[in-house]
This record gives sequence, structure tokens and C-alpha cells, in this order.
Amino acid sequence: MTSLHNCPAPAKLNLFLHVVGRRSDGYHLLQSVFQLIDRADRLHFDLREDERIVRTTDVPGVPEEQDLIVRALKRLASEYARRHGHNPPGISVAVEKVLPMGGGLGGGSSDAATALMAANCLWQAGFTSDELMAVGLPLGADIPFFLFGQTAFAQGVGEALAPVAGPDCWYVVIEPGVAVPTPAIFGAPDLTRDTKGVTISDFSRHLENRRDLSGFGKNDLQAVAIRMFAPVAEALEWLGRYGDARMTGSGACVFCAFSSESEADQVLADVPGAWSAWKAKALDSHPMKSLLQNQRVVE
Ligand SMILES: C[C@](O)(CO)[C@H](O)COP(=O)(O)OP(=O)(O)OC[C@H]1O[C@@H](n2ccc(N)nc2=O)[C@H](O)[C@@H]1O
Ligand SMILES: Nc1ncnc2c1ncn2[C@@H]1O[C@H](COP(=O)(O)OP(=O)(O)OP(=O)(O)O)[C@@H](O)[C@H]1O
Repeated sequence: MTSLHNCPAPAKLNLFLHVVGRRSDGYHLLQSVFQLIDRADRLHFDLREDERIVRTTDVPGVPEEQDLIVRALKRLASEYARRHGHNPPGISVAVEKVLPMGGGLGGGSSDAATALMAANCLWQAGFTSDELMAVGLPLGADIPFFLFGQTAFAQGVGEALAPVAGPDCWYVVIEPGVAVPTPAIFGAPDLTRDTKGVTISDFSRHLENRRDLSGFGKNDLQAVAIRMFAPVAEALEWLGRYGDARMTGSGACVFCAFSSESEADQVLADVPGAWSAWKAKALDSHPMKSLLQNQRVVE
């Protein structure tokens, strides 16, 4: 096998996000439920005759050497070389960006996770999921979740993951048109960092009784983002007329859950033209898992 084309890198939503503390290195301790959705970047991988890792498409605002895909593949190649005593073949990657940057949808982390899964397969390297997570975590706190590949209750900085059933629903997501820098939100003096912890059974019990998440938890980063970025506040206020609208991650995107696709369509039809908005279905598992199992390989 020399190529893997049309590899999805799906977005995530943080159904709630509690900041429960801060580590001595400044990173924040979180509690969150991560949900995969069926909106995705697309990545194409081809083995090379040389040993270089090359991005063949332009990603505006992200120089090739800073791209999380390239950085993740280089880290994995080093680990491969350490184990095997020689470098793996190089890889060319083409990226079709669909997910907005600084949107709280985890696009960069998801791209990196998909790249790690694809390279592991193309190199027949046999790294375990935990080993791929260890390679990815220093590059982005969300990378372990995407490698975990199913709805997860996350703790720590997002690396302590447990599987959990999420709501079966459709989401309307609004892109307010601003990129929110994650460090600015976590660094804000008015961020509350002492939300009382919840348990997985608190979450699961709420979902069993109510069938949706409304009323459970909140996103602690939201108050800071609203204060700093007026478009986030406006989008939340508008979508909040239809249900329990929330921000995902550190923003800027906001979402609201609906029990059917037709309800989501009705809301979408009303969204003011100034915003990009779309619907997405909750996914139970990462689409790369089935793709790699079927090994739908080009060539
Ligand atoms: C907020 C979330 O979107 C939840 O899914 C993610 O944890 C953020 O993940 P990310 O965008 O990949 O962020 P990273 O690149 O890992 O971190 C960016 C910066 O945000 C801050 N940061 C991030 C994650 C975390 N648990 N605590 C933090 O304080 C740190 O200053 C860090 O330098
Ligand atoms: N392949 C990539 N795709 C997107 N952004 C990338 C990529 N590689 C590096 N980056 C950098 O990462 C930053 C964050 O992008 P990303 O799409 O992950 O944001 P996000 O959705 O807010 O993430 P999170 O939910 O993890 O906070 C971008 O501004 C960009 O500089």
C-alpha cells in the first residue's frame, strides 16, 4: 500500500467544558465531553521515494513547518527511526481545509491525529493507540481524543479519556467569523478555574432522563470569549432562542442540539446571512477506523 486518499479529519464539539483547576506548568485541568461530528477536513497521503515529509497544498496562515500534520508526522518518523534503526519512507500530504481555524472545533488537532493514523498504516509501523497519543499530546491537547476516536468524558488537560454514550442528535453550528486564540482565553484573569467536578454517572444519568444535554454543565471559557469577542456573544444570543446554545472549546463556534435533521434544517434556514452555518450529525466513532479496517486504498 502506497497511498491513502480521502482520509477524514472530523470536528469535535465540547458538549460542556469545566475548568476545575490549574497545573503548576500553567495548563488548565478540564472536564469535558467530546463529541465527534460528521463535518471534516480531508487529507490525502502518498508515500515518497525519499524520506521527506512534505505538505503539497497551501493552508493560508499556516506555514508548512508549523502545520500540526507535518510536525506530528516528523515526530512519528523520529520514533520509528529510534525503534527500527532507519528512517521510514517520506510522505506527501494534501489537505482540503473545511473546518475554520480558531473555531474550537479542533481542526488542527484532528488533522494531526488523522495523519498519525494514516502514517502508522502506510509504514506498517504497528504503534498502539496509546503510543500515537504520546507522540501527539505535546502538539495539541485535543490530539489524544481524536486518536481515542469515540465520544469521551475527558479529564486532566484532555488526555485522560473514558468512553461515554453521547446524545443521538443533530447540531446546528454557527461560525461567528472570528478566530479565537486559545491561549488568550485560558490566560484571561477573569476566567473561573474552580468549577465543582462532575462524574461520568452525573452526565449519563442526565442524558438518560432528559435524552439531551440541555441544563447539564456549561462552558467555562464562554464568559471570557463573549467579553473579548462580540461576534461570539451575538451568535450565542441568536442561537439561544432555539435551545441551550453553547460555545465549543475556546470558541469561536457556537452550537445547539436538535433531535431531528428537519428541526436543524428549519433553524439553518433562519440563520442571518452574515454568518456561515451548517448542520452536522453526532458520530459514535471516528470514520478513519472503518476506513482503515476496509483499507480502501488508492493504487
Ligand atoms: C479548550 C480545548 O479546545 C478543549 O477541547 C482544548 O483543550 C484546546 O486545545 P488546543 O487548541 O489544541 O490547545 P493547545 O495548543 O494544546 O494549547 C494552547 C494554549 O492554551 C492553554 N491551555 C490549553 C489547554 C489546557 N488544558 N490548558 C491551557 O491552559 C495553554 O496556554 C496552551 O499553550
Ligand atoms: N493543519 C492545521 N489546521 C489548522 N490549524 C493549524 C494546522 N496546523 C497548525 N495550525 C495552527 O493551529 C491553530 C488552531 O487551529 P485549530 O483549527 O486547531 O483551532 P481550534 O479549532 O480553535 O482548536 P481547539 O478546539 O483545539 O482550540 C491555527 O490558528 C493554526 O495556526
